[in-house]
Amino acid sequence: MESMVHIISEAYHKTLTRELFINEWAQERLSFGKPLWHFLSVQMEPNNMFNIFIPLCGIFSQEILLHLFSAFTLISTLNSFEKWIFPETRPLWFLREQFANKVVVEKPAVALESHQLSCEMSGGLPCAHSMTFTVFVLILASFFFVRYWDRSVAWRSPFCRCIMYLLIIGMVVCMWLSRLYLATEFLHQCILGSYLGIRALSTFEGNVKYLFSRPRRYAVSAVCFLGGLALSVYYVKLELNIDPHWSVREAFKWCPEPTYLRHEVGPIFALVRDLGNLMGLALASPLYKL
Ligand SMILES: O=P(O)(O)OC[C@H]1O[C@@H](O)[C@H](O)[C@@H](O)[C@@H]1O
Repeated sequence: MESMVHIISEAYHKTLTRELFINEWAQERLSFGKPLWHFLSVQMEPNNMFNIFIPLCGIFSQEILLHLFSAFTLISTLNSFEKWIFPETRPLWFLREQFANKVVVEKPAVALESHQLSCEMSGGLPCAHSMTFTVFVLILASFFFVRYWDRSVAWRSPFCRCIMYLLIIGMVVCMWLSRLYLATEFLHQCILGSYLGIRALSTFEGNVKYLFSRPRRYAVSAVCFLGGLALSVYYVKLELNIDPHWSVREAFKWCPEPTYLRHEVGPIFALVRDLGNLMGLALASPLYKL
């Protein structure tokens, strides 16, 4: 059993070390797109989506606003819970730990530049930017596609559809590159982020009628249960001698300048933000009446 664990942890370390080269490649080859990578990571981050972009979508219709807000909140909560329960390391933390660890003889032959934006405080998996951005783009694209489907024949052509798919994929890949360039995420964290976002969105779409018809009492109890779950994860971790604030400590340890750290990207802040948004939705339930 022990040798099995050893083999798995060796393979995991090797994979992460190889993935560091992808981050290095992105920093060396993609610096021409620096303004775009900064724009995507700063402006299209989940907090701005909640505060600016989702409310702005209400201009088109209340239906899209409600749909976007509820799907986005649920998916962001899923992301925050994963980061809270199992915070995975980030490229810069992993690289610095390897160099600081005297037991590691073969140090990775990689050099990564640390940016002000690289100072994240939560775990890496799944990438919150990729997960929420993929969901946002997919919901908006399907909304516009359905809206223009009846209005224009040209819109129904396979060419138009093809262009739309390429645009969506292009935008999501740009978000991955932005996170890789800033060395905040490994490639697998970005891919898994988008994949989980798509899976969670299709589950949401499949159960939207059920979710929107839940009475307030039921919805509020579900949110209280989630709050209790987050709290129990904290105490269970303490009981098991696992540091619940491990990711925050890593951020303080490896961020070049403590003033770069932003409290609003911490795991507890993200959980409170998402559960707060969910509670708002729960209090407004049943949502189909809105
Ligand atoms: O996982 P990522 O993409 O590095 O994002 C980290 C954090 O970035 C912040 O901007 C978000 O508000 C958080 O919700 C998120 O957890």
